[in-house]
Amino acid sequence: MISTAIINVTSYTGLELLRLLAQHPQLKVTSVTARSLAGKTLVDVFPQLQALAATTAIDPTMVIAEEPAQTDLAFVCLPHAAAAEAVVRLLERGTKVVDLSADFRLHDVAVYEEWYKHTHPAPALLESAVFGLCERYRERIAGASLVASPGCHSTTAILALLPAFARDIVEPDVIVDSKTGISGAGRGLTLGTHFAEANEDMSPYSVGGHRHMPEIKQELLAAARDGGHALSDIRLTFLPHLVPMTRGILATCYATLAPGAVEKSLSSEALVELYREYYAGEPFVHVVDQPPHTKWAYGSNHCFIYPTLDARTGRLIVMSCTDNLVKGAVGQAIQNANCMLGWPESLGLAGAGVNP
Ligand SMILES: NC(=O)C1=CN([C@@H]2O[C@H](COP(=O)(O)OP(=O)(O)OC[C@H]3O[C@@H](n4cnc5c(N)ncnc54)[C@H](OP(=O)(O)O)[C@@H]3O)[C@@H](O)[C@H]2O)C=CC1
Ligand SMILES: CC(=O)N[C@@H](CCC(=O)OP(=O)(O)O)C(=O)O
Repeated sequence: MISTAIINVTSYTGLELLRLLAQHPQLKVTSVTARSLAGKTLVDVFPQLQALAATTAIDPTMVIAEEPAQTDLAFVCLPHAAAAEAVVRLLERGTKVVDLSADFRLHDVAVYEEWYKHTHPAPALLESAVFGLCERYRERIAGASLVASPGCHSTTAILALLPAFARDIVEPDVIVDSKTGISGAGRGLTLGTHFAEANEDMSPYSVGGHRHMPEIKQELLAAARDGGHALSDIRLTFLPHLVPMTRGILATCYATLAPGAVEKSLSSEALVELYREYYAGEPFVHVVDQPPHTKWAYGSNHCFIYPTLDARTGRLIVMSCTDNLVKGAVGQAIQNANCMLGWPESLGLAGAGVNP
């Protein structure tokens, strides 16, 4: 068993890690931390964890500490900046790290500082950190000490658009309309996530620019470049919306077909085939032949993608669904850890979602 720390366990992602790691045959949680609730036990904070006692390797009476014990692996579930500081200390001790924050996702420190509005706490680590999307970087993740798991909106949109950019079938001008459940905002209460405000409500946010935009651009440009079609930039409109669900992301992406694809009279059937061929063998990405529902992914690490052509405009439309806390965060983090440790990516993650 690989000893594993969760930093900070009082987060939604920390709690979701406990749920998923309870089913993992090789990762044993031996250290959990929190700033506000240090000294309490897991079960003091989350009474529902009593249910884990008999059947799993997670001890619900484990005491939450301020500082992590020495472990082989750590999942960092802290807000950006605080995460980078924790990551530096963990790497110094020889711990392998999967960071769920945004601190090491962007390769360009100037872009990070522009979007996150503070000086990067550890820019020297950006070069060795690997963007944690196994569908693109599994070979590099396998040798990494630090993996930066991408955000929930970004994962859902990037998976939707990777084949289109890698195969050069769209113009570099894309609209991503993304709907998210409220758990994406974390456990801390704010006015916008208050039940009376968010229930039976739907609202766009970050209209002037959301910080997942540079992640999406970075990865689509890299996919185009690796596919042999160097682009200097992508004109991206990314607009997130808060919808009254607890979990789930639905990203609907729109793009104009590139002249080459129009000349070849790309059909919807050929488009689906192109996507299926791109994701062939992927355990968690499923190209489906009807519009997906967020409920299909609820509680699971699966992503469902439906690419189609709008017959009236010829425009490409791609719909993509994930669970923001699983493929959009914790499940992806475990998939990355499995890859770092040389195990099958789906170890402990094979389950389907909760339906209906
Ligand atoms: N929620 C989601 O769907 C996703 C989240 N992420 C990322 O994962 C990370 C965790 O997110 P999430 O679980 O939503 O977070 P939460 O808001 O639920 O929890 C944040 C945690 O960080 C601690 N904390 C808050 N501020 C500080 C600070 N300044 N210094 C140290 N600890 C602090 C809190 O601990 P305490 O109780 O001790 O105050 C709490 O445990 C974030 O970086 C987030 O961006 C990534 C993808 C999706
Ligand atoms: C509903 C909501 O607020 N969602 C968050 C996304 C959470 C996420 O993926 O965050 P990181 O990139 O910080 O890891 C947001 O839009 O900022």
